[in-house]
Amino acid sequence: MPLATPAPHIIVPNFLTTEEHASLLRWTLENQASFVPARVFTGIDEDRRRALVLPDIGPFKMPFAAAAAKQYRSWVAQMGLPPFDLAGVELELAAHNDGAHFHRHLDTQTVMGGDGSHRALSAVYYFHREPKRFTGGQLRIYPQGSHDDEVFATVEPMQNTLAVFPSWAAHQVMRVECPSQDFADSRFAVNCWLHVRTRPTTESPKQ
Ligand SMILES: O=C(O)CCC(=O)C(=O)O
Ligand SMILES: [Fe+2]
Repeated sequence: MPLATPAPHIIVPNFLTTEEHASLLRWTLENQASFVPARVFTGIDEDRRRALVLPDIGPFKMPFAAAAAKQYRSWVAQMGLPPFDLAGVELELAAHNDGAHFHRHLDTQTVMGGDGSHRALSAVYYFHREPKRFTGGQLRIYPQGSHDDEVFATVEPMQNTLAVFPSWAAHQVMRVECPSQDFADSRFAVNCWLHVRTRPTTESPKQ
């Protein structure tokens, strides 16, 4: 039997301009007080996921949603995945500080849209303050349908890069070490989930 290979994924370097990146970092640090503990489908469970999140990314919503809408067809093609029509973009800002991690999961499992759409692509934008004061926090992407932990691709959370993969791919965030425990030294990420429509937007006329 051929060895399983990790699910398709791509890395987009220099995703934001220097100015956009700097203003996102500044805005993130100014909004520290609004971050809340991350939840999984069962609620807060630090064995599965430990991170702080900010569900409303304020002034950055539009730039991220617009860039994703503009570029996603090319990402899909590069990964060799079937094309789809974008129904919307879900966004979240996450901060991983000392001890933070996210257990192996699928993004389709975490939330199914109640609006007739569901997550098709996951795109994670990494950023942090310089000098970098955390280690770890790699993203591991596993092969489709595999349950072992032996075969995976490793994505380093590199400054100003975007990692893109299908939301059905099993993945995991390795534990972060951040000795200062200072929020500003966290591994920051904007999670973008691109939704595909699963039912028509208009209801069929009632009989
Ligand atoms: O931060 C990452 O690398 C991935 C985060 C993730 O998997 C998620 O929030 O669903
Ligand atoms: Fe995820």
